[in-house]
Amino acid sequence: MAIAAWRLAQRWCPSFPVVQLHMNRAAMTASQKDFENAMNQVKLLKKDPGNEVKLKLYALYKQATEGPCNMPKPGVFDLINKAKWDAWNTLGSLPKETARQNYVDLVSSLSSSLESSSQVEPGTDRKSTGYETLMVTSEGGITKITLNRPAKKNAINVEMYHEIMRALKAASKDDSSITVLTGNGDYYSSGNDLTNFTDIPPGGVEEKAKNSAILLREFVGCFIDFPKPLIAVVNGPAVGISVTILGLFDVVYASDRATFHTPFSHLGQSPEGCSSYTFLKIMGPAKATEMLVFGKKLTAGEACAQGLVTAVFPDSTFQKEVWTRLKAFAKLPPNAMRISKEVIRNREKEKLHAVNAEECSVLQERWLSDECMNAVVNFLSRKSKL
Ligand SMILES: CCCCCC/C=C/C(=O)SCCNC(=O)CCNC(=O)[C@H](O)C(C)(C)COP(=O)(O)OP(=O)(O)OC[C@H]1O[C@@H](n2cnc3c(N)ncnc32)[C@H](O)[C@@H]1OP(=O)(O)O
Repeated sequence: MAIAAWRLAQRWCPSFPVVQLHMNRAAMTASQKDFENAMNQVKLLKKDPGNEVKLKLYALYKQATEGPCNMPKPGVFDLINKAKWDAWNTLGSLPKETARQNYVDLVSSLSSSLESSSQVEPGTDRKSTGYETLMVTSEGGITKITLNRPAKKNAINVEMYHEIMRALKAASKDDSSITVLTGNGDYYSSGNDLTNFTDIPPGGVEEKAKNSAILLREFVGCFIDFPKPLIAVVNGPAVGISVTILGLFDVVYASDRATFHTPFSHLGQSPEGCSSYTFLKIMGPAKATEMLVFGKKLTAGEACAQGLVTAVFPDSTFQKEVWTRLKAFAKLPPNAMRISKEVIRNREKEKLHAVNAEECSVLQERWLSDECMNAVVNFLSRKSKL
């Protein structure tokens, strides 16, 4: 029955391309040759990348070649050596191979961002090209990632999952202080694009469910590990995974037009985005159950009262008020903000990764259930809307 429903769903959307099998980036590490090439590339950079980036490069280089910092800490007045020591020491026990990979990634993002910045007029946003489903800009210390499928209410298709991860990885290494996620159009996001379920690979629905769980786990992992302050600017209604991952953001600003809806039971699914843990901590088990089990849709005011949203603004002044605040935040010392976030969040990271793994494994099973298949088929055949 379940497989029949999947096939039915596939028949409605035969034009969707077969999902590219996702390659786990974590499994790839840079070779010594890549590392050496990157070191040479640094010497060829036409523009000075700035002190903060240079410190990051220094720290990653030392970690990649010598391992964790075990040098004595320089005195407070030895400013330059102390800054270098701090940058290296911050990497803790990061493995040499990961440091090598991060160094190579940083140099590559640097080469492309410094090249493209030279083509941008002064005073305008530095726009990253190469995204199909997002708009990404970086200006005044703020990297802004805008979900950009307004005609589909910013539903997150497979390409968008990958692009968000790519944009977050780039933002974690660029010279911005804070990162913002928002939506273009009237919705923040309608959550997972339900047509994601219609591209069945040769291995069948089981393989599809397995690939989706791998993708989801990596996607949520990027939010758990994001090192800089991450702010959601919720411009309109939010559904599903776009709501659950809010528990992993540092600040959530919402328009009074926004709503927060996690209709997992209606869809035969179960909570993700670490919400089975974060929502309970944020709002307590009863309120979390109303949302995650019974699919109660919250207004922005209710979400703020529950602690999921930091502040709500009238829609007419939303952008102005929020961006005034964000611009002020972006002027604060970036290292202090990053380190404070680390202090606030790091002790939870291991737990969050464990919760993420468990939620994905439960969902992998759920996606194969008749309840889920029927809900997806109903949506695709427009028999039901939330
Ligand atoms: C790799 C897999 C990881 C999975 C992670 C697990 C994630 C779980 C979730 O996120 S669960 C939540 C899933 N989302 C939904 O169930 C929402 C479905 N959408 C709707 O119910 C409605 O579209 C709406 C209430 C969001 C908006 O309704 P309305 O204002 O009437 O607009 P339309 O329905 O006409 O929508 C316009 C246009 O957008 C398409 N669309 C909207 N949302 C989705 C979506 N989530 N998936 C796919 N397509 C969506 C809709 O079909 C319309 O397209 P069309 O103009 O007909 O081509």
